[in-house]
Amino acid sequence: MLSDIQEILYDEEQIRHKVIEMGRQLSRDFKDRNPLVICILKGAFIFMADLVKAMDIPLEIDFMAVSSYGASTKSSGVVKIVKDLDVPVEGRDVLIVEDIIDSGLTLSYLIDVLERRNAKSVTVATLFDKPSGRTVELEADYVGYTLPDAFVVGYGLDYAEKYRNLPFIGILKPEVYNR
Ligand SMILES: O=P(O)(O)OC[C@H]1O[C@H](OP(=O)(O)OP(=O)(O)O)[C@H](O)[C@@H]1O
Ligand code: HPA
Ligand SMILES: [Mg+2]
Repeated sequence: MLSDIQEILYDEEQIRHKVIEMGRQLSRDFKDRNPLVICILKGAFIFMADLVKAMDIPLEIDFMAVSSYGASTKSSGVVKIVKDLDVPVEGRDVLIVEDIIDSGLTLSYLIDVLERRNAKSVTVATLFDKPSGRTVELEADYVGYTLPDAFVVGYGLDYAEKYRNLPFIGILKPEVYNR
């Protein structure tokens, strides 16, 4: 596994500090708003768990699973809802928790869905942002790290469902997806 990684960008300790800092900021910004915190599966599962532990305010959580990459390093362009929310978002302050924004397609689709369901507000927190990948204009409200133009894995992010369990974020060797 580790031999498939070209370079570690941020290690476990660095990510831990970044997530705690974002959690503290979100606690201040969402105090008394009882946000509905939505984890975008599968990629955001580790970030979500660590982030909500760093938020010491009343909040609720729910999960949505979407998929557009499959076993590729490029978005298929078609965002598919694999699992929808269990609760209505109408009138709620919604906080979307994403692992990465790349083309922006997943989030622009999700924001549209949640706004049409009459959420009171929709805010986006992403741990990683890759602005070089954008095909639609989109900016997150909270960004942990801005990444270079490379396919990354770890801390929830996969290539063909593998590497999600790496505790750090790193660049995958191109020979892994070119072989
Ligand atoms: O900005 P975009 O180009 O849309 O890319 C970002 C999305 O792609 C990944 O999900 P993926 O579809 O791979 O599903 P997964 O989370 O189950 O891996 C990632 O977790 C984001 O949700
Ligand atoms: O760089 C990436 N790595 C893993 N999953 C992704 N989904 C969008 N971009 C990426
Ligand atoms: Mg994926």
